[in-house]
Amino acid sequence: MTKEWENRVAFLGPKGTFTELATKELFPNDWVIPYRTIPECIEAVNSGQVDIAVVPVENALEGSVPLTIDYLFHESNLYILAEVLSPIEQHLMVHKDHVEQWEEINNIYSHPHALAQCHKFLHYRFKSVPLNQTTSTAAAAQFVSEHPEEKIAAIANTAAAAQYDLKIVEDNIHDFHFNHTRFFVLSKRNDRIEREDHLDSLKTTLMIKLPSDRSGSLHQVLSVFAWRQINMSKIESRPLKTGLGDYFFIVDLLEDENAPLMQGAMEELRALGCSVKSLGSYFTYKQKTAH
Ligand SMILES: O=C(O)C(=O)C[C@]1(C(=O)O)C=C[C@@H](O)C=C1
Repeated sequence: MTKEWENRVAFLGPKGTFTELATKELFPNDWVIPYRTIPECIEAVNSGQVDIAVVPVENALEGSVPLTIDYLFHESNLYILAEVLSPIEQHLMVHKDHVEQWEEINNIYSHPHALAQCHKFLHYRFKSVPLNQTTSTAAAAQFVSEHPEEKIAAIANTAAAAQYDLKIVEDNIHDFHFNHTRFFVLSKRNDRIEREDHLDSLKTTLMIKLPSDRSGSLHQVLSVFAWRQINMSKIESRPLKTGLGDYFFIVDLLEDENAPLMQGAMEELRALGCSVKSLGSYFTYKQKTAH
């Protein structure tokens, strides 16, 4: 008998990433498929291989995930169905053969964001040990499990330790207690996931390109939202990749894109010569457990 799946959902893999944990929060019964990189997840939705992709977008300690933002702007035409907010706990883990001498590790592997989240710990405890970047924290755990002959460690979560049969030798090594990551749930459809347990406000993400290098244009854009009292929860610039000093802005607003005030704001922005692309309005869901 074949099982009927509701959605095919791509996530940044392999099994055991923080992204997989966030994905399972919203899609516990769907067909979740690991992809190696963020662009591969986004491309899988673009090409119709999957219906949905879940990718990290921002970490509370390290800031935005530029690959996600750039691919959303330059390489795709996707919408945000929901956002998941996950608590992030990082642990140092080794192959079971090396538990006794774990402090002799000579290389540490993890995702660049995870390495950065543990910067102080690594600086004080493993100053001269080389740090190696992997495509995800779980990819680092998998690498360590596949190289039992080497004295190496991964930084990852408890799900990855269990998945790849590694032993956690130091837990909670992230430098700041409030470590959270936002994940976007992306689709070709401009829709939203509406469950009872969402946080209060609806958010809209806009990508805005200013007319040209005209003085005061960013101020004008901000005024469009300010005088309408539309609450902005984030603004960030990214290079347009057309020349030094050329940027686009990604803006999060606590308002529904269909609200008359927002429609008016977008119209005014266009009248000012900006190009405006809405990634849709969506609810935020909190992942309940840390790993
Ligand atoms: O490597 C993972 O486990 C991921 O899901 C990626 C990612 C990220 O891109 O920031 C997600 C959450 C953590 O902040 C560390 C890494």
